[in-house]
Amino acid sequence: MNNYVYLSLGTNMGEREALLHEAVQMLNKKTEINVERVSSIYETDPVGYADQPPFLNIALKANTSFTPHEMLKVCLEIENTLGRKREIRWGPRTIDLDILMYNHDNIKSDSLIIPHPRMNERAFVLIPLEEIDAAIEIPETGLHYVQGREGVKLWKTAD
Ligand SMILES: Nc1nc2nc(S)n(CCO)c2c(=O)[nH]1
Repeated sequence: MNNYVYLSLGTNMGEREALLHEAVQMLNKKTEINVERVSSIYETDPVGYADQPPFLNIALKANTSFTPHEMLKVCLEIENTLGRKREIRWGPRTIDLDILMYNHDNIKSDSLIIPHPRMNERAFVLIPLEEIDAAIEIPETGLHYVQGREGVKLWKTAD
């Protein structure tokens, strides 16, 4: 499995912590995915559509033999299995798995854009990511540190 992938997971409905754990387990159960690092859990103010409950967010790093599009398919499967209902596009969701980066690849297809196009402006993504890989370079910015930290607070430290 000589590829690495960074994911951001978020949830603001139901048993939020249990959903995050379940999603990580489902990723790890795939023989083609080996989860290497999982961040602490952060409670974060909703971004995009403010009138909804706070999220719990984590970031994780995994090694995988899946292609980026196969990773996307697995993320969508897990979202569906854990009951994601896409009522309001930016509204509450049981679980959301976003692919942030895949190796140093740049991908622009109608179903997948990597690096994730909005990750640079999302403290709820960058702070967990920085925790699991302090040296990571944030795409497009060349920065190795997160500027704004507002709206993100540690909720439970990583095991
Ligand atoms: N804090 C926070 N705000 C969000 N807005 C959207 S959409 N999402 C779903 C991820 O794209 C989130 C999220 O995971 N956390």
